[in-house]
Amino acid sequence: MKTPYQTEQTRLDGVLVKIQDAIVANQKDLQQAQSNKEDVESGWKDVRIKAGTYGSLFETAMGVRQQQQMLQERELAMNSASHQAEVLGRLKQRPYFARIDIQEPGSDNVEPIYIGLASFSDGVDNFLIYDWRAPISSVYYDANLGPVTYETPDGTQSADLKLKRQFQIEDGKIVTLFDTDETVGDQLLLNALAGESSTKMKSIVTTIQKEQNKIIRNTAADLLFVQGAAGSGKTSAVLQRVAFLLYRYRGRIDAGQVVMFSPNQLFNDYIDQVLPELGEQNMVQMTYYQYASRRLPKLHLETLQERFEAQATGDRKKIIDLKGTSLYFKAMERYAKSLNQAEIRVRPIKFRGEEIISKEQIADIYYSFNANYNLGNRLQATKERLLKMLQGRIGNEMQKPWVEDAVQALSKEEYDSLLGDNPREFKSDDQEFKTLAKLIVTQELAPIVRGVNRNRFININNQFVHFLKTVPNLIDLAANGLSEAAWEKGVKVTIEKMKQGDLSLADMTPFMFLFDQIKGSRGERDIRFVFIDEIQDYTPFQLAFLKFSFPRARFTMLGDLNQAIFTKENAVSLQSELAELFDPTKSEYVQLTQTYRSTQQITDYSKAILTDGAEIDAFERAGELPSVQVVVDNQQMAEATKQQLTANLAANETTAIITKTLAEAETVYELLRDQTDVTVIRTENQRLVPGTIIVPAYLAKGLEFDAVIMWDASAETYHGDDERQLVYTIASRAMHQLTIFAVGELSPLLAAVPQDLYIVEK
Ligand SMILES: Nc1ncnc2c1ncn2[C@@H]1O[C@H](COP(=O)(O)OP(=O)(O)OP(=O)(O)O)[C@@H](O)[C@H]1O
Repeated sequence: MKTPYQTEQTRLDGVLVKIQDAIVANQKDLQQAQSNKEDVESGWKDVRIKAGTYGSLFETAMGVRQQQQMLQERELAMNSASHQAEVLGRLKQRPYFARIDIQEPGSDNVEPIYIGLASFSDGVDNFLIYDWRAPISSVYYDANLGPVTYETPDGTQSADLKLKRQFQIEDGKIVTLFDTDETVGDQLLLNALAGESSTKMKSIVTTIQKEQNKIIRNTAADLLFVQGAAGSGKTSAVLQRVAFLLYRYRGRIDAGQVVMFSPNQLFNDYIDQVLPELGEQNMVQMTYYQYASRRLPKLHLETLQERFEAQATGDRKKIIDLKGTSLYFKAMERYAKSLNQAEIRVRPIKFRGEEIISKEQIADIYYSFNANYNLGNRLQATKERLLKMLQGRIGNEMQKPWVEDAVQALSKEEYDSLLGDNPREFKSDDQEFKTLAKLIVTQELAPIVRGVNRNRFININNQFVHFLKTVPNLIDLAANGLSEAAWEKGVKVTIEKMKQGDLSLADMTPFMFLFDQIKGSRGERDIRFVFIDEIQDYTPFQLAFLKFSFPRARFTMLGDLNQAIFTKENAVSLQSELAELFDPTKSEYVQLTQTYRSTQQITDYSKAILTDGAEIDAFERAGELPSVQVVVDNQQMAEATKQQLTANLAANETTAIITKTLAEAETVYELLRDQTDVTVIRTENQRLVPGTIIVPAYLAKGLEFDAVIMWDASAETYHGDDERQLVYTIASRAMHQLTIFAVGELSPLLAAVPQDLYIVEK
């Protein structure tokens, strides 16, 4: 009798042979497609340009069209063959990682289903491997042995799950194999988690947990909100979800229609291998700052560092808070609507230093249209009228002396290039002059025409300031703890900043929204899925704006309200704000409480930093207790850091030294650079590098490291209750080892942690 191991190895050998056959066949297809493509390309030579009559032009166009179509088809064939080659290459390395045995109701047959990164069949419907995203594969992640159900596009199916088996396969050999009744065996998960951190995140496809699977496969919700503790696999699950959606809606959506907003560029870099590893293309990834900068290229927007290091207090903070509310969003909507009646701010149109269409004229045109026009139509109609006026101006302008001078001054080259393709034969000098004069005027007017087309006659800066000044009429300031005087002072600050071309984060989104309203923008309608990571750092205003900007997208939001570094208490009300934006019957809220990143000891310690961290369960993986050491000064802290680095290095662990600010990170660098190999991460646009790094806390979001050294967790650095979440985020970056140093006195936020959860180093 063969052992299960032998039977499985025999089957694996058979599958590998078939994969190899498919690779050979695919190579032939690829060569064929390549040579077909070359044939078509050389076919271009046969398309002669027959100009002259309309008929022959048409014929030529048809020829070109046909060639293009053929090229496109061949290109497609080649792309799909080369895509297939990639898939097969991946399958050859690791054909599958699990097997489930299923018995359909009413059938005597028990069918084994092997699950891998992609489907593979050796004939119609004879699947040797099922894609992990196929409906049936869900059973592997979801269910224990016995009766099970799974969702298919045609409805819910039921079956009996007879066996669950997991494999580790390396170089065509089964290294381990075990049967389990658990959803995904703890052993496999433990193995996965014991690994070392690296500069790139890995996929979790073989060990997806049941509650994560729910997030990954959800197709019903317009809003899927995932609240989860640090390290609970939100990011991992959501990347698997993108891969799932691209599979589920293949042919209907592509990776370019999926957008992910992430906390910083560093993080983008960290996760950019996961989808390719799963055989999918990356979605569009950007930070909110990048999104805004792309839309407001002329303004200097407040950066992450500026925002973090300039913590506002008093009235300034209240103003910033107000600007983030949905109240403010609605006030802006009302204001924009009122612009249909009056108060649009425009710029005069100038030509050669002279005002040719005044502000009043433009405003008159703007308000000359029917009262029931909306802002978008109004702008469009104004634009058309202005363009006509400019067109009408040409004849008039041609008679001006400057035009005559310009014609006289034309050199031979200028004359030639001005005439371009125009005929050079003129009936008279007068006709020649008129032709040239018209061309010159049109050329001079071109930038103005372009400006009108781009809405440059709307003075958006002025309009925005006018809005700010109108706010006291739109919002009850006193109810928001602000006096009119305080608000006015704030407006002055914004105006001063705008004069320098600067815009703060609090004003950035309202500014974009106002412009969109005036333009009648309908948002980016081809985007189908929007993911927002670290949702706790977004204001309700931003969320409402994103919903407006991507009106046809379904949203997945991920966040941990315990890590609200930027917005803090705002996070609490987020949920109720969302209920206003999304139909509650189409919203789903999922809570992940199990954490995977850190050892039990680190999780218990981090959890104790939070006053209400009850909803966090550590995964049972043992490690050392975090250590805390109070030192006398920076010098001693540097010494202790060096020692710890040596120990970590000996244990093969990479370390991140996390500071509060960038300035501190630079200090640490100066103290350590001579004796150890360290890299400071200064901006989010840098790359993560292997080896020890020094990083300010606001850039460490979403990342993880084998070992973390928290630099100077003293009472002086982290004193306020509002820094609790920041301290929690830092501590929860560590996978295996957490070391905390503080100069003078330990931060009260950490001093409150029960003594048995850490060791004190002397
Ligand atoms: N099902 C799983 N199988 C294996 N590893 C997992 C699983 N879920 C999560 N992990 C691991 O746990 C760690 C944390 O995951 P991830 O970064 O996705 O969490 P997160 O919730 O986004 O964390 P944070 O909010 O702190 O950024 C990662 O190393 C990830 O690979």
